[in-house]
Amino acid sequence: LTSHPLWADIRKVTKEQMHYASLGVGEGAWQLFAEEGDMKMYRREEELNGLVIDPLKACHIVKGVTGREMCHYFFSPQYRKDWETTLEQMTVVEKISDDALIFHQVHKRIWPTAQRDALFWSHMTHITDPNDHDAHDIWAVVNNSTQLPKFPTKNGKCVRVTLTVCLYCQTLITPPKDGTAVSRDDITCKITYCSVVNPGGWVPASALRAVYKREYPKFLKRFTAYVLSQTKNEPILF
Ligand SMILES: CCCc1ccc(-c2ccc(S(=O)(=O)CCO)cc2)cc1[C@H]1C[C@H]1c1ccccn1
Repeated sequence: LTSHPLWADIRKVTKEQMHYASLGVGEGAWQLFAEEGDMKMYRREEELNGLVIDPLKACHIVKGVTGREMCHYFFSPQYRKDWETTLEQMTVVEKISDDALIFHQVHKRIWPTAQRDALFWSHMTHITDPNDHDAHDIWAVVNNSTQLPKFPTKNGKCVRVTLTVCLYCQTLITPPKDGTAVSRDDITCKITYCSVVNPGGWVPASALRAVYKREYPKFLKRFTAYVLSQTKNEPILF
């Protein structure tokens, strides 16, 4: 399994993306473009060959769930249709291991853009946080575009996007003073969501930025609300 041809790339990109997510928004010129409660969304305006590929970094604080729970619902295919509203189709193309899958997704056409699809590996992992002894493990999911002969980029139906996404979650626990068991009121999840999506084909910059401004806050709010609802009465998964 770890002998799969993609494992070297998966390990390398996962390490890089987790480091990049851990930097928060201190590094680089991030522009706050949306703020709702504890959710702050930043972007950098970047173009590649005339295509808008604005890197996005969202920071959010969610009370009552752990980073492992957030990553479990983000990674697992069986829940995706419940929270990913822009999905038209989703297929697990290959199971590399229990924590590494290859997805093919067809996204709904968002006017005025043509319909898009994405082919990416997705890896869920966790590391013990080196410099913060009282926080639990850091859990993350990294999604990164890949290519497969069975899914040619030029397929006449959709424009293939390329993407790199990282959901990076740190769980903070304040143990109750009276020594009772930790409850969901005592846990907080600090989320950093990073994404760079290359739309693959030309879209007017203003139109694409308007789509991002609308879709990303909606997506993160809906996803976090979904995880809260799914975990409310469940035992805590640390
Ligand atoms: C022209 C590009 C269209 C477009 C294609 C794809 C995606 C996209 C794909 C994957 C992921 S994810 O985080 O890996 C969750 C699994 O689905 C997020 C976003 C985003 C956009 C852009 C439209 C933006 C958007 C943002 C958020 C949600 C949906 N769409």
